[in-house]
Amino acid sequence: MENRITPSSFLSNLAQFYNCQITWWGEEKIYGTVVSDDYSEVKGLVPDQIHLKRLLYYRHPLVINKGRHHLCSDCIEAEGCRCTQEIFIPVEISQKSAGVLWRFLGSSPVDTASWLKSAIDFSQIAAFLESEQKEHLQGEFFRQVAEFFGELHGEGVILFDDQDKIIYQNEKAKELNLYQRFLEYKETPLEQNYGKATKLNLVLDKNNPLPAYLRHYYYSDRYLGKTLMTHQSGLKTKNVDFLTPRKSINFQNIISTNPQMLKAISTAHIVAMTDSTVLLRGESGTGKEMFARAIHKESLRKDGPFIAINCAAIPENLLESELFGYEEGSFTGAKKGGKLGKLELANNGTIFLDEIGDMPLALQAKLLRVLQNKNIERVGGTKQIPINARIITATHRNLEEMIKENKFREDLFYRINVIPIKIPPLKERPEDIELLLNYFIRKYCILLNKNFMTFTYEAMEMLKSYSWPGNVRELENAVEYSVAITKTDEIGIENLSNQFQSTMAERQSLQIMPKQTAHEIDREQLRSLLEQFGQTTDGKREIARNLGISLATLYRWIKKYKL
Ligand SMILES: Nc1ncnc2c1ncn2[C@@H]1O[C@H](COP(=O)(O)OP(=O)(O)OP(=O)(O)O)[C@@H](O)[C@H]1O
Repeated sequence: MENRITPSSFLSNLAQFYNCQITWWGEEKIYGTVVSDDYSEVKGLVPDQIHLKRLLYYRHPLVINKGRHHLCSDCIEAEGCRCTQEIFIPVEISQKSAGVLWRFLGSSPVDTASWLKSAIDFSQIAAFLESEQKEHLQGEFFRQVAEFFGELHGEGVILFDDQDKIIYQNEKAKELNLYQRFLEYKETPLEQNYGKATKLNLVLDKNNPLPAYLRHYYYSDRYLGKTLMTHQSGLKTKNVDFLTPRKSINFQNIISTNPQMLKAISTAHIVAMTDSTVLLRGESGTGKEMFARAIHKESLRKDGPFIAINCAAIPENLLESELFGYEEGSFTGAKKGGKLGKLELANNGTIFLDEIGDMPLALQAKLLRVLQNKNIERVGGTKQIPINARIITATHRNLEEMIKENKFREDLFYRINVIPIKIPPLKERPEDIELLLNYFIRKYCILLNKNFMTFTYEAMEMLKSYSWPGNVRELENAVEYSVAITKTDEIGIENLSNQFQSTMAERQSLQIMPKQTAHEIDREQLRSLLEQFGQTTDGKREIARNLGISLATLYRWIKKYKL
C-alpha cells in the first residue's frame, strides 16, 4: 500500500530526530542502516553480523560501555573497536527478532537515559505496527505516535495531515491553546524540511515563550503530514510506567512464554467474555490477581467495577460485613446509615475473592446462597438485594484435601470450580525467569529514572538458578531492589539482595561454581565439545557459556591444544 509507513521508514525519521545511527535487521540480515545527517562520529560504521547475532542472543536492551561490559572481555573485535558506548535495543515481533535500534557513541556526551527510554518505546510502536496493523494508515499511525510522544514527554502535540488539517491533538495541546499560538506565529516561513525539525519560538503569554518543533513526515518522497510539538521540558522523559498504561491490566501485561501459562492465558481469554465463575489456582505471587483483572478487562463488564477482597487478610468477624455490608445499628460500632458490602459494590462488575480457601465455613454457606440465588442480605437486614456480579475466586490451597477434612464445603467447591485455571509456579517455568527479569529491569529503570541497566552474566545465571519460592512477586521485588541500589549500568552479583548472596556462599562451599569445573577440561573433552557444538563462532560461544569461561579463554585453549 503506497501510503503505508513501514517501521523502517519511521525509524529513519527517528534517526534524524534522535541524532543517531539505527540499524534495521530482519531474517538474519541487515536491511539498512540509517544515520542522521549530524551524526558524524561513527558514520558508515556498519555493524558486524557476528556481533549483532551475539547481541541478539540477549533479546533485551543492552548498554555496553567499552571495556566495562563483560561482553567486551569476550569480544574478538575488542582491539579495533571505535565506540565508547553502544546501545542496542532489539525489536521482537511475535517473539522473533525483527530489528535493532543500534547506537554507537564516540566521545560526545548525550543524555543516554532519555534517548533510550524514547527509543525503546518507539521501537515497541514499530513492532506493534508491523505485527498487528499490517495495513496501517497514516492518520492512525501518527495519532498513536503523537499520543505516545505527548505522554512520554508531557508535551503538547498536534498532528496535521498533508492538507494541514488537524487529525489529532492531545489534552496538553488543548490546554496550551497550541493551535491558536501556531496560527499566530509569523517569524519565519515554515518550509517543508525533510527529516529535520524546525524550531519555533511561539508565545504562551507576554512573558512566557513556548518553544516548539515542527516536523514534516514523508514516506519515500510522498509528503504525509506534520507534527507540532512543544518543547517545554527539554525533552526530558516523564517518569511514567509505560508497561501498564492507564493502570489497567490486560492479558498483554502477563509475561510468559511457557506453554502451560500460554494455555492458561488462552483459557482465561476465552472465558472472559462469558459470565462463568472462574477458580484461579496457584502459589502466592504467580499472578492470580493479574489474571482476574485481565478477565474483567476483557469481559462485557469491563466498564463496571472490579472489586478485590482477600479473605485471608480480613479478620473473621469483619469479613462478613465487608462482603455483605450491614444495616444501621446492626452491631456496636456500626456506621450511621449502614455500609455497602463488596458484593453490592461489585454490581454490574466483577468481584475477586482471593484466598477463598481461608473463608470461614459459616460464610461459605452464605456465599453459596449468593451463587445460587443471585441476591444478598446485609448483616442485620431482612431485605433480599439482587446482585449482578461475576465471581472470580483464587486460592493457593488444596481445596480437595480441605473438603476431605471438612474445612471447605463440597457444594461451594463445585459452584466456584466451573472454570478452573492453574497458574504454574515460577520454578516450573524456568524459561520465564530471564524474560521477567528483563521486563522488570526495564520497568524499574524507567520508574526509578535510571540509566538502562543489564545483569552481568554471573548475576543472570545466579538468578536463573534460584528457586523463587515467592514467584513473580519475589522476582519483581528483587529487580527493583537491584536497580535501586546499583550505581553503574550493570547489576553484578554484589548488587543482588541477600537471599542470593547466601545462595552464592552455599555454591562456593560446594565448589560447583562453573568456572572451577572449567579447569578440568582436557584436549579430548574440548575436541568432542567442538564436534558437538560446531566450529562456528556461535558454537564456540555456546561452549564457553556452558563451561562458564570467556570466549577469549576458549580461543586460548583451542590454540594451546592445537584444535
Ligand atoms: N506473568 C507475569 N507478568 C508480569 N507480572 C507479573 C506476572 N505474574 C505476576 N506478576 C506481578 O507479580 C506481582 C504478584 O502478582 P499477583 O498479585 O497477581 O499474584 P497472586 O498470585 O494474586 O498473589 P497472592 O496469591 O499472594 O495474592 C504483581 O506485582 C504482578 O504485577
